Amino acid sequence: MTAPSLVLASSSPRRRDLLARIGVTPTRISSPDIDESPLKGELPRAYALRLAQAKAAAVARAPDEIVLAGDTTVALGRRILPPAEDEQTQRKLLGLLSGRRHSCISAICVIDRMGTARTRMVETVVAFKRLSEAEVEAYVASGEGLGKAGGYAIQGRAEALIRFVAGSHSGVIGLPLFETRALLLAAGYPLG
Ligand SMILES: Cc1cn([C@H]2C[C@H](O)[C@@H](COP(=O)(O)OP(=O)(O)OP(=O)(O)O)O2)c(=O)[nH]c1=O
Repeated sequence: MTAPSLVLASSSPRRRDLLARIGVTPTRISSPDIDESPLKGELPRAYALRLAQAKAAAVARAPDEIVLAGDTTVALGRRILPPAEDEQTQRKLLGLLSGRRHSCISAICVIDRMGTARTRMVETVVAFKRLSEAEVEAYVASGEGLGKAGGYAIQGRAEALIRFVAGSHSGVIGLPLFETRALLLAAGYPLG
């Protein structure tokens, strides 16, 4: 049987890069166009799972294709933090994360060739040092965190501001590789 084609339902180059790290190149990349607004009172874990499933379901799938989607949500307790759409939002986010532990939740969804959807979710604790005004401004000026959940990129210079991470490093970036490998194998995608 020929290896199934894999569609990565994501506009995030970080997800594509993370797949490359485990030797997986998607046959096709399709950006899911869905409304990412949280539902009223929606909790972070439920939100991340719902979005991962919605992103996977939003892209058209041919019969021999497997679809992989993910969602990364930064949360302070029950509060879902938005992505850093602009520098002002990013400053506010970094002010909230400064000196605190927060959760970075990554959910993934794989739809196999029979149309069966499987999901996994990983919650990682990320602890930022207390950030000075100068450290916030330097990080904002780097532009690295713009457009990212929580306004930071752990794979970049932000890691030097993070005291510790407990959980999945790849999950913080956007695709928990241990769980992604498990779901791709379960969907019949041949992985070494
Ligand atoms: C916390 C964190 C997020 N991110 C990025 C990964 C994702 O691109 C983004 C999380 O937002 P997502 O909504 O999960 O992903 P996206 O909007 O970029 O792409 P798509 O929905 O099409 O899959 O933040 C990092 O690159 N590093 C980090 O440390």
